[in-house]
Amino acid sequence: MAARVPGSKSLTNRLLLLAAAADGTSTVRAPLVSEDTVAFRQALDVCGIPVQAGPGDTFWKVTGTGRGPTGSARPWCADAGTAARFLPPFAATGHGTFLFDGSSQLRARPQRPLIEALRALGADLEPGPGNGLPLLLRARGVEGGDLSVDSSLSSQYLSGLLMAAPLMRRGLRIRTGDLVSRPYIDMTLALMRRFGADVEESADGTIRVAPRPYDATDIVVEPDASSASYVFAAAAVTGGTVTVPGLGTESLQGDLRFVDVLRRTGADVRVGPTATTVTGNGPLRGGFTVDMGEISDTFMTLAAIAPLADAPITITGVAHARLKESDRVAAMAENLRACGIETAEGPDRLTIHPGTPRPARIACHRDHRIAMSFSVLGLAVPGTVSLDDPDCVAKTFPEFHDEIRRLFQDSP
Ligand SMILES: O=C(O)C1=C[C@@H](OP(=O)(O)O)[C@@H](O)[C@H](O)C1
Ligand SMILES: C=C(OP(=O)(O)O)C(=O)O
Repeated sequence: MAARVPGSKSLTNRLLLLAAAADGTSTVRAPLVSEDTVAFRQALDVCGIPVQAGPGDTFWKVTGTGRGPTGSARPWCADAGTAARFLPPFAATGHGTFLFDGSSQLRARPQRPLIEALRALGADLEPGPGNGLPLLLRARGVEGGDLSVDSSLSSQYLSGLLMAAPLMRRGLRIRTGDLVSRPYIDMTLALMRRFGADVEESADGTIRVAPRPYDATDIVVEPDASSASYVFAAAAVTGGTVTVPGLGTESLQGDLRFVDVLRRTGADVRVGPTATTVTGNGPLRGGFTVDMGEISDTFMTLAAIAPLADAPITITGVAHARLKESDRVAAMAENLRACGIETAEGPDRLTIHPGTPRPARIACHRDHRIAMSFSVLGLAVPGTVSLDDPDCVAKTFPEFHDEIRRLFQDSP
């Protein structure tokens, strides 16, 4: 069956930013409409960059000026890490006063490496106590030049700085060093090039971005590969078949690699030029260790179904997943234990042992991915899972529960 997976959050919010930075009107087709992207859109709007929606949100039109924003605004980033990390570098290239803030969940997430990088570029910033939000920025343009960025906690700081770099008077030469979530940097660079940026990466990890205005562009958003992981995993554990049209070999999203992990559990996987199909193929196979550091938004999808495998599964490389909507390693371990599943947790890893889940109330910690991954376990073992906050899926996949029902429960 063909799944209706909404657009990619990471693509939508990058495209909004790049379109806002470009000179002219860009069209973003099939955008994700969810809490994270609506927050991003509204934040641009309060900064004086209008985003106009077409009928039924089939497209969004963004009119940029080829420069950073001007004026005085209080952009609200809600729960969106992408908003908090992409918007300040862009705003710094403009002129005015911007006060960035977000929910208590977002305030708890690290912002300091971005603040340090912006200060190194001469930006005038007053961070709040703690991790840096609320963040007051007095913007007066950015000269640019050489910069190094600590990307060991999140790649989003680097993505934000890269996307703003063409608007800096001298462009930017960034040294990257230790970098988590590398595929998101590849996505950033690919989209910058689609908007006409002049970007070069050398073998030693230095990225050079020339000062050059972005060109307005017309572009279609792919379905979200992280969201697709739930329907793919659901096919794997129910023995069904699910196809996601629009996600294929040319995808810009690293998280599509989750299907390679499902293949290791025994599922049949076909990634074609324009679609990806997963078919469940009997009980899941375990007995392996997998580094999911580059695709960490999908580690929870695997962790939730891992108890159904015939041998333990160990997931490594996910220390930075402790810094997201929740401490995801701890939250997955806690919820799996509530289901009677044995787990072993290390700073950057989680081992899940085979077991028969018993009914439990899942603590979502307002984290959409906890809700969605445990829903897949609940589909495989009906009656096991009740969520304390099913609505938190609205951060990236508002129709999630309806779509799971349509795909796996309503069909004859
Ligand atoms: O750049 C992006 O769009 C994202 C990068 C990743 O974050 P980190 O770089 O913090 O791992 C990912 O978890 C997040 O959902 C989206
Ligand atoms: C980490 C995530 O989001 P954010 O963009 O807020 O970092 C996520 O969607 O899993």
